[in-house]
Amino acid sequence: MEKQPRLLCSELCVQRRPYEVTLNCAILAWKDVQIGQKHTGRAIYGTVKAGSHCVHVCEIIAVQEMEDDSPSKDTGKWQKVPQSPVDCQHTFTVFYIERRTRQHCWRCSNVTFHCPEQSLCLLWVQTIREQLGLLTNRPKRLLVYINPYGGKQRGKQIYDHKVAPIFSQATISTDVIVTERANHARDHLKTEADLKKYDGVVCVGGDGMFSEIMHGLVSRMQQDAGVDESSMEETLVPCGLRIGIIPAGSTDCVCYATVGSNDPVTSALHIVVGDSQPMDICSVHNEDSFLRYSVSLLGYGFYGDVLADSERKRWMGPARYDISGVKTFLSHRYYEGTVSFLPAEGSLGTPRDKMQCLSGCSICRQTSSDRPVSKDEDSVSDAESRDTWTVIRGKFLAINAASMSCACPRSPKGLSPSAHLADGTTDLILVRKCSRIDFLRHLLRHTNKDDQFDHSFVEVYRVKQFRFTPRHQECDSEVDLRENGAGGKRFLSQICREHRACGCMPSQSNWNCDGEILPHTAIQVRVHCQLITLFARGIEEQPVFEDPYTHCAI
Ligand SMILES: CCCCCCCCCCCCC/C=C/[C@@H](O)[C@H](COP(=O)(O)O)NC(=O)CCCCCCCCCCCCCCC
Ligand SMILES: Nc1ncnc2c1ncn2[C@@H]1O[C@H](COP(=O)(O)OP(=O)(O)O)[C@@H](O)[C@H]1O
Ligand SMILES: [Ca+2]
Repeated sequence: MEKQPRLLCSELCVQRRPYEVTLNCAILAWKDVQIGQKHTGRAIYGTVKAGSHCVHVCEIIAVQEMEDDSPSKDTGKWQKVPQSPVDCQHTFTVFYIERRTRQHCWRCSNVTFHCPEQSLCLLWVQTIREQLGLLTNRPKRLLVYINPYGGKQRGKQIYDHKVAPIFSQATISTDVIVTERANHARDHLKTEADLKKYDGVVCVGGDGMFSEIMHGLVSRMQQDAGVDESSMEETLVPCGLRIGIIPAGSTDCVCYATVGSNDPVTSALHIVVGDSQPMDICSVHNEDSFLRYSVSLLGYGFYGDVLADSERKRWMGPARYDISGVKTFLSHRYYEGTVSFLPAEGSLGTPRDKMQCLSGCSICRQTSSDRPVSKDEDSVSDAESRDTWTVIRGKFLAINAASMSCACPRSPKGLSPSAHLADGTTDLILVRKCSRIDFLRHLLRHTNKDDQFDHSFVEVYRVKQFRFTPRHQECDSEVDLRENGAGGKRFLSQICREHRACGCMPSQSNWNCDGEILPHTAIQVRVHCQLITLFARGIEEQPVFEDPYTHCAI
C-alpha cells in the first residue's frame, strides 16, 4: 500500500485508553499506545493486531462532534468524563463501514475519540470533513420511490427504520414518494420529475419496481435527446443519474447480483459512499414496436410459465414463485420455435469460462474502453452485415437470456454464473426437451456448485442480439424461407394448417421480462452496453490477506 503524507497525528482516548490516532488522505488509523509499548520489538502480529484499527476515508460515513456529558456510546450509560491518562474533555465520533463476516454484508460502526482540548477536537472534525468533502462521487440529493406492496409489503418500514437514518447521518437530503399504483414511479420519472435537482434515484422494492424506475429514466433520457425508442437500430443515450436499489421485493436479483447480498443496510451504505456499477440493458421489440427493456432475465418456457402462474398468487408474497415453480415443473411443457442470434466475438469470454464478474471486472472495463463513442460508429445494420446469424430450431423447455448472473437467494450463483454486468452481451441458455428427471437435475445445479450447462440438452451462447419466433408464427417468417427454401416453406405451411385444424399444436408460453409478462412471443432483442449505472460496486472478492498493523485488506 502506497504511503500517504500524514494530515494529523494525535494521542487521543478511546474507551479511556490512549491511542495514537493518525489521518492521511486515504486512511484513519488508531493504535493502542499501551499495547504498542508493551510489545515493542516483538514481532508478534497477533498482539499488535489486538490494539490496531483502521478505516479507509472513503468508507467513513460521517463525523460528529459530541457533547461530552452525554450517554456513552459504548455502554449506553451516563458517565463521568475520564480524567486519565489524558484529560479528555471533548469528543468526536466517526461513523464508518464495517464488513460483516456474513457474505458481502456491511454495517455502520462507530468509534468515539476523546480529546484533551476543544481546539484539537475541532481540528480533527474539520479535517475529516474536509477529506469527506473531496469525495465528489457521493450523492447529496436523492429522489426515493417506495413500493409499499413489494415482497412482504415491508418497503416503507425498511426505508423508514433502516435506510432513512443512514441517509440523514450522511447528510443526504431526500424527496420520498410512496407509490400509489403500478407505474406511478415510471410515469413520474418519465414526465414530471425535475431530475436536475438530484444526484440519483433510489428504488425501494423488488426487480419489478427497479424495472419501473429504469424504464422511467431510460425513456426520459431518450425523449430528452430525441432518440426514437421504437427503432431497434437507434443507439440509446446512457442515463446520467445513478440508481440505488434498497431490496424489498420477492427475488431481488438485480440487487443481489450487483452487491452480493439483499440486505437494505448494505445497499444504503453503497449509496452513501457513491459507488458506481455500469450495467447493460436489453431492448425488446416486436417488429417495429418497442416492448420493454430487460436487465436480468428474459425467459420463455419455464420461467415465463412460472411468472404467469405466480401473478395469480401475488397475495402469497415471495413464496408464490416456489409454488408456481413446482406446478410448472410438474406440467413439464415444451415449446417449439426458432432462436437466431449474433454471437459476441473475441475477448469477451464465454459463459462457461468460470470468470465470475467481480468488482472492477477486467472484461467489463475493457468493453467500456472499446465502446464506440460516436452515435454512428457501430449501428445494428453494420454489425449485422459483418457478423453472421446462427439459427437454431427446436423444442425447448426453457429459453433464457441472462444479461447478468441473475444470482439471488434462491440461486446464489445464478442462472449464468459467469455472465457480466457490463460487457454488452447476454448469455442465451437453451434447454431442449428432456425428461423430467434430467430437467430437475439441471434445476438443482442452480443451487449447488455443479455446472448447470454440463448436460447434453443444454446449450449456452454469449450473444449481442437474438430473435425468437414461436413455431406457429414461423410459416410466414423469412427465416423459414432462408433456412428451408421455397419447398421448406410449403412443407411448414402445410403442417401449420394441419395443426390449426386438429388443435393439437403445443401451446405458446410467455416471455418473462424481469418479472413482467410480455404481450408478444415473437421478439427481437439487442443488448445496449452500459446504459445505466447503479450505486453498487459489483461483487467484492473476499480479502485474502490483511495488513497486520492496520487490519485493512491489502
Ligand atoms: C429444485 C430447485 C430449483 C431452484 C432453481 C432456482 C433458479 C432460480 C433462478 C432465478 C432467476 C431469477 C431471475 C430474476 C427474475 C426476476 O426479475 C423476476 C421478478 O422478480 P420480483 O418479483 O422480485 O420483481 N423473478 C422471477 O421471475 C421469479 C423467478 C423465480 C423462479 C423460481 C423457480 C423455482 C423453481 C422451483 C422448481 C422446483 C421443482 C421441484 C420439483 C419437485
Ligand atoms: N403502489 C403500488 N401498488 C400496486 N403495485 C405497485 C405499486 N408500486 C409499484 N407497483 C408494482 O408492483 C410490482 C411488483 O413490485 P416489486 O417491488 O418488484 O415486488 P415483487 O418483488 O414482490 O414483485 C411492480 O411491477 C410495480 O410496478
Ligand atoms: Ca451482460
